[in-house]
Amino acid sequence: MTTNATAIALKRTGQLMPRVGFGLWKVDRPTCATTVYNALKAGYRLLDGAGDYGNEKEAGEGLRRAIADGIVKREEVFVTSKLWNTYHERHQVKTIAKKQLELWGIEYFDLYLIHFPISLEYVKPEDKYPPEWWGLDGKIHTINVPLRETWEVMEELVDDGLAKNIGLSNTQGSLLIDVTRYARIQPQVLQVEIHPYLTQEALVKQAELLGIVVTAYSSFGPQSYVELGGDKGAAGLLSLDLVTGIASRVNKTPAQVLLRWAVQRGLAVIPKSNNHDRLVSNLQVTSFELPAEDVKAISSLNIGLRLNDPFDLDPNQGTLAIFA
Ligand SMILES: NC(=O)C1=CN([C@@H]2O[C@H](COP(=O)(O)OP(=O)(O)OC[C@H]3O[C@@H](n4cnc5c(N)ncnc54)[C@H](OP(=O)(O)O)[C@@H]3O)[C@@H](O)[C@H]2O)C=CC1
Ligand SMILES: O=C1CO[C@H](CO)[C@@H](O)[C@@H]1O
Repeated sequence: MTTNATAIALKRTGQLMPRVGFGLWKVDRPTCATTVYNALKAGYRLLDGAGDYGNEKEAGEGLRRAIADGIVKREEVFVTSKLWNTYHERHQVKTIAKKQLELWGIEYFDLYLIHFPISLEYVKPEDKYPPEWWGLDGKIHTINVPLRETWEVMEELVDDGLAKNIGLSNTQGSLLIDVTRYARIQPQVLQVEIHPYLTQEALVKQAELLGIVVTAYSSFGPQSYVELGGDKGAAGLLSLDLVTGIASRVNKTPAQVLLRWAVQRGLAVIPKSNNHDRLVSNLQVTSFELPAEDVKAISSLNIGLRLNDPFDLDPNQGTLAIFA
């Protein structure tokens, strides 16, 4: 497997998607524009945003500043965004995608994903933007919108030049196959939670067979969920003896080992950091190799631990909850 390539070709368009991107969830809004600018200056060429991250305007500012300063051209940066769960109805998709493009201050997304295959009741954006899981009453309200209805408008975004590629996130097995059966424009990318506690081998194989590139999110495992109070008791991967031992042997950081483990499995990664040194080091994972036995040993940590599970969303806490 050629895992030192810094980009992966998407099947339908042949467009190159950078192997390592910069994740924008919880990138602090007041410093987001500068963080994005510095990330681009440091060499990142993929930005992974979403409607509910609440920092699209600031991320766009950082991007446009980098373009104005000649650091990058728009066509050199792969911008990903996502359709939030409250905008799945046919009449909503295009309107919200256009609003997001406007916030970013760009003409098109390189990739637009359905964030979760879960449709939630609409809360008027003027009342509540960025959107979130919970309605104005603090409860999660699901509604019945077939995924096919949403996918058909996603395809129109490509027809209209608003998105170069479309894909899915947090979508598994049978549902993924179902979409590929009716899709006029096939999903190009699947973005899912993957780390050594949740290795998702079968899903990765399935995506490969379907010609879909997989992006792994939450590469450091419980870390960001600990901040939200939802680590489910799992030990932090970055300080695990197995990971730190490999890191000191190959002279890399534990974070680089975890990212490299994913890259060596053929996955794209989108680490997030508000810290510049960490952000820079996270990018340096396409130029070294982990011994195959280390990849195998890290994979054996798998315990099927899903941190980002909508069924754990506790409306009362307003955060990810731990259900033992
Ligand atoms: N499609 C989806 O539903 C989801 C998509 N995502 C995407 O994936 C991205 C990454 O996932 P996410 O779970 O946010 O976070 P990560 O797993 O990338 O990072 C978690 C935490 O690790 C810390 N960290 C980053 N780099 C290092 C390092 N080198 N050493 C030690 N600690 C480090 C960061 O804190 P600090 O800032 O202090 O460095 C960060 O908060 C998101 O930003 C988002 O774009 C994430 C979740 C769900
Ligand atoms: O991508 C994201 C990270 O996970 C969160 C919890 O499910 C989401 O709300 C957010 O959109």
